[in-house]
Amino acid sequence: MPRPIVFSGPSGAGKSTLLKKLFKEFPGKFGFSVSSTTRSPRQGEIDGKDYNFVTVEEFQKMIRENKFVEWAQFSGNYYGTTIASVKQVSDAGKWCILDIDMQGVKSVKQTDLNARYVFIAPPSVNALRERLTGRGTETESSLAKRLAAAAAELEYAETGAHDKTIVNDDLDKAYGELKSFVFEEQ
Ligand SMILES: Nc1ncnc2c1ncn2[C@@H]1O[C@H](COP(=O)(O)OP(=O)(O)OP(=O)(O)O)[C@@H](O)[C@H]1O
Repeated sequence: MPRPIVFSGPSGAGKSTLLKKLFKEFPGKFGFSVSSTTRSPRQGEIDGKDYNFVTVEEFQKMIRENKFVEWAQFSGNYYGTTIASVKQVSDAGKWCILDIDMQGVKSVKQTDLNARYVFIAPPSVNALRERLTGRGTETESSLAKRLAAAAAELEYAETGAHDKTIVNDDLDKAYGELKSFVFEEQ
């Protein structure tokens, strides 16, 4: 059974960029788990495919029963990734990718998911600031928040919590390193 691969690293380090390349080169090989949420389905959304739609009571019960790898509340709704949803991807023969923060990494480490951990690091904090500014998605306060979180992520990476650290300086070089890591052991 393919082992889940956990991506983490500061916001703006390039996780989405690298994952997009990987999914494009190997279509159908990798998968994301289906998240659970208490928000109502939007038109066209399918239960079990887009999200697992559950009630607040169910979600809270699942939290108590430690069913989640990670969960959070955004604008009044709960969202989370269950251990079962990660296993479902592996059961289907796909390599499950998780893109999560350090709290999520710590939490996955406490499960029996037997994941592999790759940390995507920026070449420097200044480069990170420039990328986040260049992406055009941040306000001054969200930028400050992300940079503060980045410091904690980098500190956590220094404890050796990950199997591999990839510095995303030159994108093609980083992508090459990522492919070596992803395919070396499965
Ligand atoms: N090697 C690179 N060199 C220069 N710019 C890059 C590189 N990799 C990614 N970028 C750019 O940096 C910005 C942040 O990248 P991306 O959105 O992939 O980060 P992320 O880690 O997925 O962030 P988040 O966690 O916020 O989703 C994007 O504008 C992207 O185009």
